[in-house]
Amino acid sequence: MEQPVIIALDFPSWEETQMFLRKFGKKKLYVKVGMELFYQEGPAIITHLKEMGHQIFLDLKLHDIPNTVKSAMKGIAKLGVDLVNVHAAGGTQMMEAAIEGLEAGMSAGGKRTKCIAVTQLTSTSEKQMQNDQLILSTLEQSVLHYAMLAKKSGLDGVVSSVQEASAIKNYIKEPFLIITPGIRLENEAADDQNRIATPFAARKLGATGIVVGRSITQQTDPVYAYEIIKSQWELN
Ligand SMILES: O=c1ccn([C@@H]2O[C@H](COP(=O)(O)O)[C@@H](O)[C@H]2O)c(=O)[nH]1
Repeated sequence: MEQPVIIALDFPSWEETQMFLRKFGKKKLYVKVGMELFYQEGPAIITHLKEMGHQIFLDLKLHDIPNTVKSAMKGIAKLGVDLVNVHAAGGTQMMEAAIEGLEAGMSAGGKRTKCIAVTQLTSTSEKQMQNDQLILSTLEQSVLHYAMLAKKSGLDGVVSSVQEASAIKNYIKEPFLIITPGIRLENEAADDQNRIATPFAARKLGATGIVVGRSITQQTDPVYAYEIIKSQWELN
């Protein structure tokens, strides 16, 4: 999938995940496995999802010393997922180590798992960033700085909100993934997200993929919700 709608499988177990996925029949999806599901089910969840033919973003947001991240990524590479991530705040050495680990763990003749960096979480507002992280720039400047560090470190793209997507696109210019969570339809509750946008705005402003959780998973008809979101995303 070139410009995917990635469904965040934020469920506590494989049973609940299966119940959700069954609603989609044989449809091949791009799904995201985050901390909640992975910490309960472990690598077996990836095997199940791969057997079903889904593409997978393993969203574990690694952030540790370079050696630890390199070793962890070497193991993750063997899972055969399509996309993984780190926190850009871990720094350039850590991001370079992530790529080294993915290269070391890839199978002979295979291709390296794509890796993107979380810039500023979509739950963070500019004020929170300035107060909690003592970053005194604007939120956009911080995101652009992290995006440039990710590019320099050899990463394939970033996670940001839609609000920074066009600035990243103009700043980096070369092909670079801009994956944006914080997606909501008009009039939907933001929940714990601070920087939200519609699928339509995301595509228009330069996102290359969107991550959608509750706006699909918590709906009475998730398949219908997915189709509505996908059609908005594909409108531009
Ligand atoms: O900055 C970030 C990075 C990751 N996420 C993840 O995306 C989904 C969003 O879920 P919603 O229910 O659509 O809000 C969730 O799994 C987060 O862990 C993010 O929201 N923001």
